[in-house]
Amino acid sequence: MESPSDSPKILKARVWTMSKRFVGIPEKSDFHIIVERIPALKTGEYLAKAVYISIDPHIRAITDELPVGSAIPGIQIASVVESLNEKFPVGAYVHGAFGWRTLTVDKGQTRSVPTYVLPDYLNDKSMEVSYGLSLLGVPGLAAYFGLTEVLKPRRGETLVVSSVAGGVGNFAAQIAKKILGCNVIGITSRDNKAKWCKDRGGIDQTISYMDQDVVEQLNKFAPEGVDYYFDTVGGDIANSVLSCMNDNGKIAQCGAISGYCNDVPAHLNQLEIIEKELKVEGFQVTRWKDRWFEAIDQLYSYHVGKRMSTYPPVYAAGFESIPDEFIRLFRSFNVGKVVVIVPSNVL
Ligand SMILES: NC(=O)C1=CN([C@@H]2O[C@H](COP(=O)(O)OP(=O)(O)OC[C@H]3O[C@@H](n4cnc5c(N)ncnc54)[C@H](OP(=O)(O)O)[C@@H]3O)[C@@H](O)[C@H]2O)C=CC1
Ligand SMILES: CCCCCC(=O)/C=C/[C@@H]1[C@@H](C/C=C\CCCC(=O)O)[C@@H](O)C[C@H]1O
Repeated sequence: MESPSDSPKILKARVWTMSKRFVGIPEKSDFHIIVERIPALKTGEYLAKAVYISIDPHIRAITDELPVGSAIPGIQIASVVESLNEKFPVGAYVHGAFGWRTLTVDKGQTRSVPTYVLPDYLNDKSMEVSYGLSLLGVPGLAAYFGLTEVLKPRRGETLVVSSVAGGVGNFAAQIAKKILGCNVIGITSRDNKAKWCKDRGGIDQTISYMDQDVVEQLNKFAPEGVDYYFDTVGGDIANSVLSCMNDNGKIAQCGAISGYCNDVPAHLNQLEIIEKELKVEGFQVTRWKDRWFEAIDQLYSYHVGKRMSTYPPVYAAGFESIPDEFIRLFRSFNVGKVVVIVPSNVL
């Protein structure tokens, strides 16, 4: 007879799903954890155990297209715990869009973002692996490519960044100021978030839109007008910035979070765009997926050379806390890039 220790271990993953269609800002009761049995690995597969899960606003926009009951998408860093794929050896840390789940069987294929073993300096812990979801992941890459490939500002020109205390915004402000030499004005909701950015440098002036008039402040800080706008929010804030832009100014449309929870998406003032002959370019960081490793090396060199203040992401504890942390994004409560730490004993 087979003793308990001889029988194959049954592995189960915990998976956050969407139990109801989101209406407006999601609520905790819209989410539900299910348990999935993990099948035995087939050739070419590996088993990855979540270590850090990234909390991303984009998920609110894409879940509208998913059926109720779907697993929630998302990016994570996971540790390979079993492998039948030599490119993903046991012990390696992997970046992948596996979703809000504890265990994943994967083949290394590109999902919504590339799946890859983290570069050596993260895998050998010269830099904490969670940076692979912040400076050296989608937020840092979106900031880097949005500035260097879309806006291409010149030294001394004036550039505005919205949600400047957010995951992408704080890196965009720092790269614009410290690497590209722009005059940087950051917009955020509250003074404590403005202070958080100022303490890290990379910003000349901040505007707290909950307490201040954005147009009035922009006219004060940029009397000669705004040349570039790195926009993560859209809506009213974007239109305020547009009204202060110079002719032929350029906007990098990175995100539009002000509209993600609404039925009607946020709109830019088209008359302003026409009259000033502004250029608006939307982008997805995956456009440059073949250059991600080059850009990650570049961002790492800014860290090693102390050219940027490269603090780690903001950690939230526990797999259970993911929906709460997600909801906080839409209430302006987060500061910096938030990642959830998944405890190793979660299942
Ligand atoms: N194009 C691309 O490839 C990528 C785009 N993105 C986009 O970039 C943006 C920033 O992402 P990320 O840094 O991860 O997240 P953030 O941390 O910037 O997102 C949360 C913040 O957004 C702001 N916010 C929330 N609701 C509103 C609202 N109704 N109006 C105005 N501001 C609001 C708040 O900041 P505050 O307190 O300042 O109001 C909040 O703290 C998002 O729009 C995201 O979708 C992200 C990654 C890649
Ligand atoms: C429809 C609204 C577009 C908003 C722009 C934006 O935020 C795009 C971001 C993606 C980013 C998503 C990051 C995390 C979510 C991953 C979930 C998943 O897709 O599986 C990344 O995918 C590259 C950008 O295009």
